[in-house]
Amino acid sequence: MTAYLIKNVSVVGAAPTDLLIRDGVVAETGAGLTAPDATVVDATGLVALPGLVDLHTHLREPGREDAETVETGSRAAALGGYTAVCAMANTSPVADTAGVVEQVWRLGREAGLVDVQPIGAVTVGLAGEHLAELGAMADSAARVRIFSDDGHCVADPKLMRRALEYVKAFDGIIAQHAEEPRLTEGAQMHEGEVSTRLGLTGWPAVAEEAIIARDVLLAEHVGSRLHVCHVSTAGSVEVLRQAKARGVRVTAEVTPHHLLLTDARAETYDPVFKVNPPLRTETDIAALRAALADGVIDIIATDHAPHAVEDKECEWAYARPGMLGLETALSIAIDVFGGDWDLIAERMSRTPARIAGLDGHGVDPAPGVPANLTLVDPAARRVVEPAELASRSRNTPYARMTLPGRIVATFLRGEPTVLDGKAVK
Ligand SMILES: NC(=O)N[C@@H](CC(=O)O)C(=O)O
Ligand SMILES: [Zn+2]
Ligand SMILES: [Zn+2]
Repeated sequence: MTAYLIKNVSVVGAAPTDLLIRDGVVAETGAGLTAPDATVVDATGLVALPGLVDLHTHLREPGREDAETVETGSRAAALGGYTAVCAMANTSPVADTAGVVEQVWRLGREAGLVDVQPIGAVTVGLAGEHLAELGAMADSAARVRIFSDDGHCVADPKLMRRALEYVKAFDGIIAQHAEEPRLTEGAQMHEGEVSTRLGLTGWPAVAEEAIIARDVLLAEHVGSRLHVCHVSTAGSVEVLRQAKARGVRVTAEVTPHHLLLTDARAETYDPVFKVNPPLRTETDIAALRAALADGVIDIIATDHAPHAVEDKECEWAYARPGMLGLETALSIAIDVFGGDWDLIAERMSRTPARIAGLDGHGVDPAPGVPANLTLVDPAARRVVEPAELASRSRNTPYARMTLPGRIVATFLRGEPTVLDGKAVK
């Protein structure tokens, strides 16, 4: 195993120091380190962050390997500064059995670019009718702890209650895609001024808020852990704020795109901006940013949702919802929160690792800690070029935008997955 000596790096914004990485861990830190056998990485001007952790990634394997595979998605993640991702269950077949989650987990190990932690489905086939084999997935080699029907809401309150109760036995989490389906029938975008003007059927904020309100009450009633996926409205933030104040065991995520883009993008009729939940308003963005800063929203998760060209480059009404996220998330966070490295480390690494229970991730580089970290050049700016992304899909909403920050290197247990801004394998 090669040793790496990272020179003059600012660890989470602190004064520059050196990091010696050996045998998979951070062996030593301090100014002026030497190690004759180590490969030197000049990190002058770079910031070291604990490797980013994504609680919400769609890797599309098995079933839609034309849009993404575990390997291509893992490479995109490493290039985005991630060392661990949680793979959503809406694959084909659905990850609703021990067999499928173990397959995804094994594919992640084989790719070896990030730790891939499968999420299991809550209900069989995501159909919302019968609980999936949650216990068998938890006991499998994949050791599933997070369950989600993401893409679909667990709309039946009785089923949601049973799921919350079931996972309590092993401190599991139900991650809810909060969307009251009766309120979003035929919905194409956020319900508001823009949808009225464009004549597109709206997806009202209350469809999200009503489910979150119900679910925090259910989680409180049974004392279980609830995680709310892709929170997108100011009203949801207020429901979460009240629930957290009462001590409900609820955590929540926001995506980079909901922190930056508004429903006005729909005016282009470019389906790259079609996503669930839909892009909202400036008022919502302001509330989401404030909630992320004050902790009502715990984490940024990408909801990386690759789609094949034929599913995205078509008429708005027929396009699938979802956008890429892994290779641009940190840049958006820097754009929104500037160089608040502690906040970025907290919301993109430490807290998601803790929620998912991923040992060895989300820990700041220090002696004895597993070397899962990423080096960022905060001064660099780059133009997003869809064809240059490692993802197998092209549906980034940031095409040709100039974004701040560049990932220079990523290390997974001491082995580089990215060096000089390029994937190592
Ligand atoms: N976010 C999306 O618009 N799409 C996701 C599903 C989801 O996250 O709900 C997908 O799987 O494509
Ligand atoms: Zn979702
Ligand atoms: Zn999703």
